[in-house]
Amino acid sequence: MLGVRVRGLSRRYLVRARPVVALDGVDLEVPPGSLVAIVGYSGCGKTTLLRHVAGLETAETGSVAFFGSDGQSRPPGRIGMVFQEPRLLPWKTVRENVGLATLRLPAGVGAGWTRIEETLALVGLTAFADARPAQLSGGMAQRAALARALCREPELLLMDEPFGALDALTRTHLQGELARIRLARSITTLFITHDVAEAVRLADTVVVMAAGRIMATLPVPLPHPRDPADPALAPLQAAVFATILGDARHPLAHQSETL
Ligand SMILES: Nc1ncnc2c1ncn2[C@@H]1O[C@H](COP(=O)(O)OP(=O)(O)OP(=O)(O)O)[C@@H](O)[C@H]1O
Repeated sequence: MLGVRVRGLSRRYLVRARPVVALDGVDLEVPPGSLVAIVGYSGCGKTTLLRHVAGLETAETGSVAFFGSDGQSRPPGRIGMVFQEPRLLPWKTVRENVGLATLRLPAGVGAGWTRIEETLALVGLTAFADARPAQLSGGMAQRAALARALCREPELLLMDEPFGALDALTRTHLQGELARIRLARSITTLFITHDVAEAVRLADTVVVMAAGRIMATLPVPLPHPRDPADPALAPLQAAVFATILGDARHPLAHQSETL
């Protein structure tokens, strides 16, 4: 399993010749096999952080490093990414989209195609393997996007508001699916969301960001998978909201480890 260690990460962008601070000395640890959720106001730097972890951007100051379960540093290996939009190729079938990044072999040849079928089954899309993206609902398309990421057998899953465009019921269902899949595969996951309830349901640790900085990290010490209606989640959600709103008087906010 892979872990991620971010140290002192800072990043500015020039917007109309004026510097915009996107990240300001971010320290973050994603332990191997865990899910860390990042919440925070729009524009606080969540996606910029994810892009640096993905290697899509180069750090201006600071570092992103990867380590194994033994704590020794190592290369990142395969990374799977899921975005808010499924980004499927409309002219390809669901099966072809899921296998796209994995395979160069003719259809049906080799063990890789078995993996595609297994991944389609894992996300419940076997019956739609020959469908085109236009024939899928939003939730099904997002499951296909998740399958495409999982099919690469990633050691690290980077998810940027993956359920943000879905209706509440579909979103709740897919949260359960993700929790089930992660329980089976223990894939280290960095998960960005605006939805505090989603973060608390899925995460081992919720990280609150504001203005390019990490304000707090709040552990969620409950077993997975979690029932979204579990009353034990409510005080943790309240603690995250309290931290976001900067209400240091909230009793549970004091349990957070402020960095
Ligand atoms: N390529 C870029 N060029 C210029 N400015 C950028 C670029 N990428 C991000 N920014 C700026 O950096 C800041 C952080 O952006 P980022 O997308 O990381 O925020 P976010 O927390 O993910 O927001 P949202 O929740 O709305 O997706 C914003 O002020 C944004 O305008």
